[in-house]
Amino acid sequence: MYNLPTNTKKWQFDIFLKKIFKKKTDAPFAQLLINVHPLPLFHVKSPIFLFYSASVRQGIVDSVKRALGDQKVKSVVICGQNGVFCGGADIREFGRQMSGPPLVPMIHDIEAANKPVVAAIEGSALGGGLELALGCHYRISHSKAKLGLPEVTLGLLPAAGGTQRLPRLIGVPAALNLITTGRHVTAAEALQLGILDHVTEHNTVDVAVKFALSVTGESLDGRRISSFSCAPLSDLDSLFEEAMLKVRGAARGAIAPVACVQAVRAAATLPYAQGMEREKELMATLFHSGQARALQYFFFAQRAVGRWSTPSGARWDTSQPRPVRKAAVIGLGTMGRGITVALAQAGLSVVAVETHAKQLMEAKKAVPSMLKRGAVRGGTTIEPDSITYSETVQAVADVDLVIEAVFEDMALKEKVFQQLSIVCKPDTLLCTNTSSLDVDHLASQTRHPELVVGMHFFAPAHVMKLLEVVYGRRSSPAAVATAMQLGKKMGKVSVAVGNCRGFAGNRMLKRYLEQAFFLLEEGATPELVDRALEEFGFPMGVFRMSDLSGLDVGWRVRKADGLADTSLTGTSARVRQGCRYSPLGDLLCEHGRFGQKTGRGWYQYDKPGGRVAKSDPWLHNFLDEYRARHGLVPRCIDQQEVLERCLFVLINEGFQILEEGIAAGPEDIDAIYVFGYGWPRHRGGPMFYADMVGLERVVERLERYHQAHPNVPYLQPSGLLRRLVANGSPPIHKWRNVIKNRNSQL
Ligand SMILES: CCC/C=C/C(=O)SCCNC(=O)CCNC(=O)[C@H](O)C(C)(C)COP(=O)([O-])OP(=O)([O-])OC[C@H]1O[C@@H](n2cnc3c(N)ncnc32)[C@H](O)[C@@H]1OP(=O)([O-])[O-]
Repeated sequence: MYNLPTNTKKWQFDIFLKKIFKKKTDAPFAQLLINVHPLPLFHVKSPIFLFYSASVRQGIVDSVKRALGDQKVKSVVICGQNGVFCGGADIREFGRQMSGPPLVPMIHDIEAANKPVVAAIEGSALGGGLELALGCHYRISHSKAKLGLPEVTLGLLPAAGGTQRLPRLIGVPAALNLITTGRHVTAAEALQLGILDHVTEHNTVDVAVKFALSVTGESLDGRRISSFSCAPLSDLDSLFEEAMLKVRGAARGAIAPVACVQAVRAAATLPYAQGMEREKELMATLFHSGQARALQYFFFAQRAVGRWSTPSGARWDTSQPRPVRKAAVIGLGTMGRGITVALAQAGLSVVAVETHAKQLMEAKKAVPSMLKRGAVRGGTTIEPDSITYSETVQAVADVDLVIEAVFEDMALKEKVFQQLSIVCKPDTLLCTNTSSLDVDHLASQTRHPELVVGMHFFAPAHVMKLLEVVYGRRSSPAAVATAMQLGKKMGKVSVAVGNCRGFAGNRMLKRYLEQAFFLLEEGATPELVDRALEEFGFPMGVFRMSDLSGLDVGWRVRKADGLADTSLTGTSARVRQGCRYSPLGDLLCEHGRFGQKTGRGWYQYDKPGGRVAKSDPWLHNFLDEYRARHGLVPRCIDQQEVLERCLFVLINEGFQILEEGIAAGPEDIDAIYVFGYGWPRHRGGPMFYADMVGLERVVERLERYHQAHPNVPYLQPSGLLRRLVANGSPPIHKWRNVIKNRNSQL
């Protein structure tokens, strides 16, 4: 028998070698099965994933060496354990001193082996996991496995030969697509692309072992991908130019996708060894970059928000969600339709209620076509009868959960909640899709306030990933857990936040918008402000974004709050409740300029509903006249001031939100901003950005701007921000300790 060097110590890599004898053969014809055990992870995740840690890599190196050096071993199968091949590098190792054998020579040695090496892929082969498989001579996968090179999403590139082998295997265009997007592909697609040699429904390791035995002794000359040349293409230059434009457009300012294109270009134009050098050089520019840090932080942040908690002690792991099979949506405007689609796509049976006959008729046409488009995009099918429509609220009598999405008007919502409280089963969860109104007040209109939570969707609700789940003072842990779980089922990133005006996202946005208006008053133009924000990485600057979402929305809210009063003149026109106020947005609305929908807003469009923003001389005259009327002397404002004023004030509000316990941690705020407000992911989110810039600097700049504008109270650094600086500006993952200490003193 072959000796099994087994060491199965918990928390340590262990390796398991198994000799597989060819049936009924006297000769000790052996197959080596390298089975790398995964490191167990902390949480209740199943199955357990295998990530390359230093010890895992050492294990593979040692066992491959052993297998290749053993004359009795004729071929090798590499597989994972517990149904997972390899999820790639252990990201947590990146921030530390790297140790253990590097991947590149390890994979090179596997490819150079003179015995066939077969990858048996189950679960995932991602990142370095797929790169290892690409170094093998054959790849056999289970039909349910997912494959991909997601390094770009972590601010890196596949630097273990992935950028050089994949284009050689599947061609430059397909490789560019996979490497620059980082998307995961199914085994079926991977087979079609040519990444896999065979896909099975059966036990993958058994199939791979059988296959490995069948190819023993065959020539491996045509199996080493590094020896391939990329399939020739007629116009390489324009292909790469196009690819570069695409990645630059998709994530402004992100450096990893650009480096990925450059690395694939090296594969297409250079011999393999030189291509590998280029891959290494490019990786060196990325590995310690701020963007890589931000993206890796964000990878864990988006998982952290699932481990929610509330100040009352409710938690993700102790609160039991209720089953929701049938849900209802009240109000079929834009939001209601999107929510109906999202619920149906999640497999729920939906009752869609709209009391206005015309709106109901329109929704009955719009919702099925939205569903159809979604099904085509996602390659799924939707049960056509999963949605029933009704003109009356009585139709929701037997549902498990209701999402109210009527017009943003408290009196109307109060009425709906009073009705629902009578019509629904006593244990039905009542949710409101308000974007800023008081969830506690709505709860007080019902018989079971503990069953009321906010579910704040973002338009379009069936597309946008973010869902703010707003718990009120009396919301039960089960109600919060149910809404969080339902969000997940709908494919959303659900973030639990407390109840306050605007919750977390819109509350911070308000400060950002105000600063943008003030900058216009002081001499900036919408073009200048938008350019600064877009160069920072936002897909759209604040003014282009406002034109898209409609200026009348905010105007209505300001009117309801008693702020939008354009009859005021002189100094009082620019002051509300003792603080500086800019009526610019209100004035624009009074001119009928609601943004894209009216063809005029902060920019002009070729027609109502037009999408291409053009600079508008009318607007510039309007700003000149406004400044002259108020005695404001325009000054030169640079991009740095735009960024600091708009972003630092938003960040400052984020600290205030953390201090008040509205959000449990900085990760929650960052997830909200990246998934709901277009904050560039490669900048990690506003709170991570503050950490990167340095908390002291944020305080110093805020103080300076506050001195210059003393009537803007929100420019004064928040108490938590000051306390963090006083505590030596700890890194972001330690902020919760400072927040906790503060809360316990209270
Ligand atoms: C030269 C270098 C070249 C190589 C570069 C690379 O390979 S770059 C890497 C390329 N690879 C990737 O980018 C793969 C990234 N991973 C994934 O895409 C998914 O995790 C999955 C598809 C593997 C499983 O999805 P799922 O929804 O079923 O599960 P889940 O997502 O909830 O994760 C479960 C737990 O595992 C944790 N964790 C996950 N991955 C890693 C990791 N690599 N490391 C460490 N930890 C990781 C995750 O935080 C979570 O922990 P928590 O919060 O419970 O404490």
